[in-house]
Amino acid sequence: MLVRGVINEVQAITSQLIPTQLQAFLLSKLGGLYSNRSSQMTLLIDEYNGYSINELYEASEIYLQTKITPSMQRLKVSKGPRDKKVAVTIEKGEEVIDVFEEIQLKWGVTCVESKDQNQGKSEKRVIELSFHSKYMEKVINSYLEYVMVSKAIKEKNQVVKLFSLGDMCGRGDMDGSWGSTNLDHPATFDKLAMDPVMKKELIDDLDRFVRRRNFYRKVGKAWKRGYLLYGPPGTGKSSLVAAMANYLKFNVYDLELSSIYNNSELRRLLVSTRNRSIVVIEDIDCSIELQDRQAGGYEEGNRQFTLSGLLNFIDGLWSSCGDERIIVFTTNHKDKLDPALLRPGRMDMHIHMSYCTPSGFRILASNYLDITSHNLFHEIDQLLIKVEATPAEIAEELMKSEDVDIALEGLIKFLQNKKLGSGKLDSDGEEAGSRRKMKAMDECDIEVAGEWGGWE
Ligand SMILES: Nc1ncnc2c1ncn2[C@@H]1O[C@H](COP(=O)(O)OP(=O)(O)OP(=O)(O)O)[C@@H](O)[C@H]1O
Ligand SMILES: [Mg+2]
Repeated sequence: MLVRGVINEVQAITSQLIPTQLQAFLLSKLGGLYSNRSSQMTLLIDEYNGYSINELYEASEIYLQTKITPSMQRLKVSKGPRDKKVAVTIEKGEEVIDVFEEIQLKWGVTCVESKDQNQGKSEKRVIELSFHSKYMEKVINSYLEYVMVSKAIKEKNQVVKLFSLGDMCGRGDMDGSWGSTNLDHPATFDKLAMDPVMKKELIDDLDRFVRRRNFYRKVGKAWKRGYLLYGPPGTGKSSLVAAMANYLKFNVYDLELSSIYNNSELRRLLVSTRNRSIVVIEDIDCSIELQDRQAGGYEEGNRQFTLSGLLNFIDGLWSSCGDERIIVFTTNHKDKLDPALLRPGRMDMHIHMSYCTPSGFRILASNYLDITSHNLFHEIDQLLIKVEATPAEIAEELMKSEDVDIALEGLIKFLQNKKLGSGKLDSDGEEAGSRRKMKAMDECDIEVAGEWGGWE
C-alpha cells in the first residue's frame, strides 16, 4: 500500500514537471518495484536434506561458478592439497542475475545459524533463487533441470574424490563427518597385475552394472553391487578399488569401522554418501570382532557396533535411498570372515587377488621397466610358478634399478632366495610350495553370484 501511495504521488508531481517519456520510465521502475515486492517467489536450497547431500545445492554451486564476473566484490576461493586448480565460489551477500527464456532470476547466498546437538552453533550456507512467482512452474520444471545439467557435465569430467572420516584437509573434521581429497591414485586396470580373465569379467560386470539403470528399476532392485576382494597383503586389493574408481569415475568412501561408535552413526555416515560412489571397508576381518556377534556387539569403552548393524545396511533399510552404489570389502583372511558375510547372494562377486603369475609379471615388467620381452623372462616364469611372491614384492624388486638386466637379475635372486626359504620351512621341501601355488592358480579365482538380491 505504501508503495502504491508513493507511485500515485510521484505520478502527480511528474505529470507537472517531467517530460512524458521520462515519466513513463520512472513509473515503470517504481511499478516494477511494487510488483516485485508483492509477487516475488524465493526458493531456498539447503546444502543437506536431512543427512544426505542435496544434489540441487551442489548443482547450483557448480552453475553459479560459471556465472562469476569481475564485477563481483567478494568471492570465496579455496584449494585442497591435491586440487589442481583454485575453486572460486560466490560469497554470501553476492548476487547473480540470470535470464532463462525471458525469465529474470536472481541468485544469492545467505548463511543461517543452525544449532546442532553435538557441535553447538554452526553456520549453514543456503542458496536462494528469486523470480516472479508467475514463473514458478517453469523455473521448477525447466530452469532447475537446466541447472542440474551443469552438475552432470562436471561429473563426467570430475576428479575422483576420496572421502574418509575425520580428514582435516577436507571439509569434514573430527566431528565424524566425511572429509575429501582428490583420489590421486594412478591405478588403472591396464596396470594391474591380475588374472586377465578375471580382470575382463570384472570390467564387464562394472559396465553392465552402470548400463542397467532401467533393468534395476524394472525388477525393483536397488541399483547396487557388492564385491569382496580377498588375498594376501600386497596383491593389489586396494589398488583394484582405486582402478575401479578411476574407471567408473566414482568417488571412494573409505569407511574405517574402528572409528565408528555405534550402528546409528554407521547408518548416518552411509546415508550421507553420494550416488555414484564406492564405499570401501578394508580388512573387514580385523575391523570387527566377528566372534562377538553372538555376544551382541563389538564393545570397546562405550563403543557399540555390531556386525548385524553392518549387514542390515548391506541388506536393506536405508539402501533404497541411493543410486549407483558399489560396496567393496577387502580381507586378507576370507576363512576368518563370519559366514553371514559370505552367504551366497550377499556379495555379488568374490574376487581372489593372489600371488604373481607369469602373466601378471608381464604387466609389471611393462609398467616398471617398459619391456614386453627379455631373455630372462623364461627363468622368472619358472620361478614364479614355484614361489609365492606378491605383485608388491615383485614391483619393489623391479624398482631397484633403472637398468633392465640388473633389475631382472635382482628379481631372480630374490625369487631364488624365497624358494630356498620356503623349502626350509616346508617339511616336504619345494614340492609343497609349488603344489600350493599351482592349486592357488587353478582355484576358481572369481565367483559370480549373479544378480544379487541382497540390497533390495
Ligand atoms: N596386482 C598388482 N598389480 C600391480 N601393482 C600391484 C599389485 N599388487 C600390488 N601392487 C603394488 O603394490 C602396492 C601395494 O598394493 P596394495 O596396497 O594394492 O595391496 P593390498 O592387497 O591392498 O594389500 P593389503 O592387504 O596390505 O592392504 C601397490 O601400490 C602397487 O604398487
Ligand atoms: Mg589394501
